[in-house]
Amino acid sequence: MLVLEKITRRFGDRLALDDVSLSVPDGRMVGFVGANGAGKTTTMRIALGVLAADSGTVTFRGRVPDLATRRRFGYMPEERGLYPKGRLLEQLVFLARLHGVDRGAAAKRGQDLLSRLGLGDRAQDKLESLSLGNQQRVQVAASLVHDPELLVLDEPFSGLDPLAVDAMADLLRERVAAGVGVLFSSHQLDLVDRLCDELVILHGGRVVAAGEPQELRRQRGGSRYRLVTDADPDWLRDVPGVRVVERRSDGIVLELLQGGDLDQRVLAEALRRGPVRSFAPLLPTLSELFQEVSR
Ligand SMILES: Nc1ncnc2c1ncn2[C@@H]1O[C@H](COP(=O)(O)OP(=O)(O)OP(=O)(O)O)[C@@H](O)[C@H]1O
Repeated sequence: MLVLEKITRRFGDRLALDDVSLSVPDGRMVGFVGANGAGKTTTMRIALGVLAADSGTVTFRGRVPDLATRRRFGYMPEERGLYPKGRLLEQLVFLARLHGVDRGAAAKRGQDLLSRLGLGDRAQDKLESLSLGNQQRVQVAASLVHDPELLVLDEPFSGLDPLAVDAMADLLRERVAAGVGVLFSSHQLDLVDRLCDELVILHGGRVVAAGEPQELRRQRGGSRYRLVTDADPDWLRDVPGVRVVERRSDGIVLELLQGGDLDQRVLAEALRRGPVRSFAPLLPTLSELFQEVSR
């Protein structure tokens, strides 16, 4: 497990990170979200030891990571790191060698990764001859080529088409199943929602929400319900304690302004008036949750 505890970092007068604590357990995929400038990249750089914190600690499996441990991390930096004029496989082999992998294993793994990402026949091409999305795939391959024990990926999915997203997600899920912890940042909230086991939301350099997405939603949901009925739902407007939020093509959204058994009473009345196809609490989407905690 990677653990960041009470990390603070200033750039001049600007407090970029304010008491940030988060953890990335082995075998878990942790999504890292926050508005532009929230501090995600700074946090990742500190986690990797590329940047120093002003205060706070970083540990991996209970210890402050030394150079040898950090060589077993995989990092995809925001500024990307590959050489535009270098050939794909050559660069991957070079990077793996830097991390202590022998040449034969590096070549095999590099070729495998390129194939998995749909670039198997481009291994001898120069990076700059690829489209931006394909260059992005190679950047991810570069972070994986030495079979790291921890992955820290700064926006690995940006600019990828849906097929590449799926290929990448499969690849990462495989690593997670093998026990690797993954921390990845993204602005694509639907994707984060689909992929992550845990979520950390950063706002203005502070962690404003952390946990399993479903659990976070449940905590903040509560009073909204969606009713799907064949009957005319106009009667709901006159029920005390019920506010009709909106009528959507997939049902009517209600807010129950009182607790107790109001939900049961609404359901009973709805059933009395006609067939009810569905009646269930409506949890906020990740995007709604994000907006709520980022205000
Ligand atoms: N080297 C630096 N010098 C000065 N300020 C910096 C430096 N690096 C980051 N900052 C500031 O720290 C804050 C956090 O930036 P950071 O890049 O970590 O945010 P981010 O969440 O990754 O944003 P984005 O989603 O736009 O990539 C910002 O206000 C940024 O301007």
